[in-house]
Amino acid sequence: MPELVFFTGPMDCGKSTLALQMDHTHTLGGRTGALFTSHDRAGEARISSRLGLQRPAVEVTAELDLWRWVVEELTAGRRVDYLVCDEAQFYTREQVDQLARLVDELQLDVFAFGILSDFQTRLFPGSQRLVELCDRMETLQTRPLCWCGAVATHNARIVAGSMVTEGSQVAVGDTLAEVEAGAGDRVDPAEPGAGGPDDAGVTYEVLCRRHHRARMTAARSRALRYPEPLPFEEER
Ligand SMILES: Nc1ncnc2c1ncn2[C@@H]1O[C@H](COP(=O)(O)OP(=O)(O)O)[C@@H](O)[C@H]1O
Ligand SMILES: Cc1cn([C@H]2C[C@H](O)[C@@H](COP(=O)(O)O)O2)c(=O)[nH]c1=O
Repeated sequence: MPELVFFTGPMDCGKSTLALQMDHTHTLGGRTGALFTSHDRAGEARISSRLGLQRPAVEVTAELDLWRWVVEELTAGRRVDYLVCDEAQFYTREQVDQLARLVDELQLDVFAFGILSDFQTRLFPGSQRLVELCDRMETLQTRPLCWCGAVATHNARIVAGSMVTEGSQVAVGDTLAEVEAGAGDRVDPAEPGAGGPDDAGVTYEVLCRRHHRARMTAARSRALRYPEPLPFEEER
């Protein structure tokens, strides 16, 4: 039976990697897929994983009708057996409805990947619709950790070193740990849009719920544990 599957987890848990693995594995099995994404960190129209894999993909803009896109491909005589849909949190509710229709009426498999909730802990509209419509949800096995060692479940937005709780829902960016580890180096800087967050200065940190609620990032907990020594005055 064809399925609409929603693979989810916080940032940096391996969703894009799995998306590209699914495509690779199904291609080896003789199937033909179509890849979609929206606002990938590496630039428009590509799926990129922090492990360095990248593939071209169709950019899902708010205007794109996924049902019509597939029907046009099939009408033109091209084959489509399944869809891989990355960054699906950014799709509209209507686009997720179109994905469900593709599964039910054209018997395509749809593998959707995305984070559930934003930096304010609110569900993204696309993710909410996927939860409502999908045949099954899968959480990924690689579970990023909060700085305290607990499993990280929430995404915090960091601006100028501090966790923020106000701002627009969409701000493309990487996790602070990956930026510090030089993850941008794994993307070809000659590629358009490559080399770091689109929304300058925005990074993310994955936290457990307790520390997300307390706004306790790794940097803040370090600062509280090891306060900067006061500058002492020279004796005259
Ligand atoms: N240098 C590395 N060596 C091994 N694994 C890595 C390395 N860098 C990143 N990863 C793995 O890649 C995962 C992030 O993959 P990615 O597909 O980009 O995540 P997502 O799409 O969920 O944000 C990390 O959780 C980690 O398991
Ligand atoms: C929490 C949160 C995230 N985003 C953006 C940041 C990244 O560009 C993507 C998530 O990508 P990943 O492959 O899962 O790491 O979403 C956002 O725009 N708003 C948010 O609140």
